[in-house]
Amino acid sequence: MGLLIDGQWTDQWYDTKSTGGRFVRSEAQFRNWITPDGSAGPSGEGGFAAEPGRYHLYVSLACPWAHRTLIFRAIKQLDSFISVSVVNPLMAHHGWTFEPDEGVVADHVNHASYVHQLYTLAQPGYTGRVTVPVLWDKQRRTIVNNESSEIIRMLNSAFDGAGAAAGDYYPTGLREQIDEVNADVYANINNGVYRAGFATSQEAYEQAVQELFQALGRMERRLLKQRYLAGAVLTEADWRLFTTLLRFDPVYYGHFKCNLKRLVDFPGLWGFTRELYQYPGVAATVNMDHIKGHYYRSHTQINPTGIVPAGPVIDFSAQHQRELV
Ligand SMILES: N[C@@H](CCC(=O)N[C@@H](CS)C(=O)NCC(=O)O)C(=O)O
Repeated sequence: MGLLIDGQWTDQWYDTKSTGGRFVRSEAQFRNWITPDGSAGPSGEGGFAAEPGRYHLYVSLACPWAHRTLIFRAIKQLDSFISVSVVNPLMAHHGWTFEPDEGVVADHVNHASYVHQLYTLAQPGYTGRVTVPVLWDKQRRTIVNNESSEIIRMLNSAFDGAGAAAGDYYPTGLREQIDEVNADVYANINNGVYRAGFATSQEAYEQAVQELFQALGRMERRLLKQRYLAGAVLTEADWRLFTTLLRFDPVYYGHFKCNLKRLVDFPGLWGFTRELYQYPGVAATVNMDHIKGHYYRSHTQINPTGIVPAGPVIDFSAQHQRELV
């Protein structure tokens, strides 16, 4: 676990001392967009046209942020457009690595051993965290973007004219509702579980847990009266919540101490999680061994023995009956 400082890898944990025990997530730094014709997107520079075979995605199957991008690649059927490498679930002294193991897919594009080498290939003097997902341009040999919320927006529409599957998960008419849900879900749930788990003061932890469960309550109430978070149609807001809910009982409940309730205690959220898990192509993006192995083995300041718990036993394939909502 570490970061790059002026292009040099430095092994150190998150600094929570300067923020009263609170975990504060830093902003991703590569913010260019793939667009149909290569014109610039909402941020960054242009020159990244949606061409088959040109891009590569580096992911961890454990990571909820990277998982979103894999789901969009699957549901938009972009497998032949965008190739993928999968890191080893253990994130230790060198950060993310391609150390061979079950489910790891080596870096056949840049032949890197460590993800931090991709960051310095793109920017030799890079200073900052080395995170996944990373969307890589094989042509310009650089990082297009390392912010998952933007990568899913690109995958949602940039390749539509080039043969991606139909489906718009950020439809114009629902953007306001989607943005509103995303803001709540990001701050209090997606990042909320990390704020609880990485807190190093009792007060910071308790605040994060309270805010997390209040937000889960708000989402539960929505899902008891409508099928999806923004209404009757499935949108990116749903996928963004899904990757956190999927990890909730196996990891966040125990490892991050988010244990006021389990996911399975919320009928709406639990049925919703099963429905999204069963959506065509999605189950194949889920690897529970990488998920549990990563968190319980990598965060040694939280779980010093590195023991990965055997349970819980959860059947994401069980019938959901969400069509009745
Ligand atoms: N804002 C980023 C966050 C990505 C992120 O934090 N990924 C984690 C894995 S779940 C990571 O790579 N952490 C390494 C680190 O912080 O050093 C995104 O959504 O893409």
